Amino acid sequence: MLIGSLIAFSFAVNDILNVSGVITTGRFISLGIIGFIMSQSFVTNNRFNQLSNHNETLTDKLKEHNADLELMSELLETKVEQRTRQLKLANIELKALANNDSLTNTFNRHGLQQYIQVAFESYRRSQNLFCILLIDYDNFKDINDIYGHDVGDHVLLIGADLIKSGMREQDKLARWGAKSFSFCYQTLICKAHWL
Ligand SMILES: Nc1nc2c(ncn2[C@@H]2O[C@H](COP(=O)(O)OP(=O)(O)OP(=O)(O)O)[C@@H](O)[C@H]2O)c(=O)[nH]1
Repeated sequence: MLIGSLIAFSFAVNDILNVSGVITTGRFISLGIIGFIMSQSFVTNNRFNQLSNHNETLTDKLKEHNADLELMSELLETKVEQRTRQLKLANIELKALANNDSLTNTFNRHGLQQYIQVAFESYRRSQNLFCILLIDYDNFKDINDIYGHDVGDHVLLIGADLIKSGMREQDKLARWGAKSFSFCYQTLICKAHWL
């Protein structure tokens, strides 16, 4: 661009000198202008090519980053899915721990209370009868004291299994206290049968 300007400038000076009669070289201003325009378009073209190359490099980099981001996003989704699955399992375990008695594999008091609530609401809505039975071991301390705690545990387990063997699927059994069971079932006929 500097060269183009210099050419145009020197041709302009030449023409001025020529018009003034100082020199007799002829007039070249139009050639100078053409040279200036050509050098200008050469520079512009060069600059355009540079920008275009730079643009391509940036586009390539952007594509690479996008691919990385997509990969990371997929990994993140997989991780979130895994964690959600683990949390769901942990929740199920926690719920089981909160509602069950591990020794007898029955509900605990909290677990059964939820069913009693449901049975009570069903009674209020449609007079569906339900019954709660409480069974307690007498002198259980003696079993522990005489035969040991393990045998006491076994007696509790056998007691629970015995009651379970006479239950229907909709009946619920819980270890209500240390050595007592509570049994909830719905319908009076069943109650009469059990009593
Ligand atoms: N083996 C075993 N014993 C338990 C468990 N939980 C509580 N016990 C025992 O149960 C006994 C309860 O004693 P008590 O409340 O006097 O009951 P009891 O001896 O049956 O007396 P009564 O109810 O008056 O007939 C205690 O010795 C506790 O240690 C358990 O999970 N396993």
